[in-house]
Amino acid sequence: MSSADKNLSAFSKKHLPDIDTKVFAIVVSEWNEAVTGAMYEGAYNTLRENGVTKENIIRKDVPGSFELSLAAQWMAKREDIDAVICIGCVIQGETKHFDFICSAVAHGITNVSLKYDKPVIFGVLTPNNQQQALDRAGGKHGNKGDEAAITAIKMLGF
Ligand SMILES: Nc1c(NC[C@H](O)[C@H](O)[C@H](O)CO)[nH]c(=O)[nH]c1=O
Ligand SMILES: CC(=O)[C@@H](O)COP(=O)(O)O
Repeated sequence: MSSADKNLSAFSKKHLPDIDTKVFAIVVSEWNEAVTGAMYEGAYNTLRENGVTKENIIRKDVPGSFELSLAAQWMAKREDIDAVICIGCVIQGETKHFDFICSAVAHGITNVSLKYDKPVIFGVLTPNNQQQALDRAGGKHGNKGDEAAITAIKMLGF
């Protein structure tokens, strides 16, 4: 099912775990800041609405999505952090650079999650154009930032 078929920010709050004491890192790419900033707001607000305190949400910024993996590792290795949410937006350009970044960050984030045995969430948009990105960062297809935060919460209740 594609995002076009469903607002993926519509989720059930049933059976969410108690996360009042959990600490979340949110790592945000500066590329396409209009998009990643909206996604961050979605993730932050979703965590707060579900009981996470301001003090337990740690934001770190990186230059681009390619740097998300290393930053996620720096945060995941911290014993005081329970989950990491990675926020990025890689927009297709004229060359294959898009493919290399998307592949590297997807594999990198997965490896960090498995290495440190904790949720590291892939909140990275990989659209063909700016409009598709905006549609998924608070537009008609919801906010992937919300979705990433709920995913982190659900994984902590696994
Ligand atoms: N074109 C996009 C980039 N490019 C930058 C890379 O992520 C990386 O910072 C650079 O290759 C140096 O290592 N990053 C995005 O997040 N989104 C893009 O559309
Ligand atoms: C995904 C990218 O790095 C992209 O912005 C680069 O654009 P281009 O492939 O046209 O150089």
